[in-house]
Amino acid sequence: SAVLPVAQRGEIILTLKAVPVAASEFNSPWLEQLAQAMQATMLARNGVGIAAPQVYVSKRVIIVASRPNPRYPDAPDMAAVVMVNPEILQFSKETCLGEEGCLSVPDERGTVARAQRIIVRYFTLHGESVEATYEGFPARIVQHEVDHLDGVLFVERL
Ligand SMILES: O=C(O)C[C@@H](Cc1ccccc1)[C@H](O)SCc1ccccc1
Ligand SMILES: [Zn+2]
Repeated sequence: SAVLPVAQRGEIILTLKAVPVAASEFNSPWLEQLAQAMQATMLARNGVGIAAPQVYVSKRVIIVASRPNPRYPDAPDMAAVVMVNPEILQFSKETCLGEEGCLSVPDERGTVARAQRIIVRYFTLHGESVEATYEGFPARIVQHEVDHLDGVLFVERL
């Protein structure tokens, strides 16, 4: 499906707090198409995650898709997860440092401290509520993408 343009650092959309998806949008063709376009865009840009505001949609939808990569060779190879209205319920006290990049901040990498483990509650595209624990690199991606929903870029956490 469509690869969408990706907002770049300095564009207002990336600084806004995205709005929650409404109950009426679950199971809608609109939400399915948004998720498909986000996934296609993420894959086209070799991302391991993406947030809706990065494709100019200020709604609380993210995709998390860890896979082994040069910086994280032992990252788990996970099926892409679409999270609607994600909420991080718990951050572990333990943090870890890791290198991050961003599709909206090309040619820049930085070391960011993130909680090693998190518990996140989100809804699926069908409106089912899920609570899941993530740690390590996948937890990092979730935190990076939820930051995008709150208008925060990783470069503000260096
Ligand atoms: O801009 C984005 O949200 C996608 C980022 C996600 C990311 C989160 C945490 C740590 C690294 C990346 C892109 O995937 S940036 C490309 C990339 C891929 C693997 C490792 C580092 C950077
Ligand atoms: Zn990013």
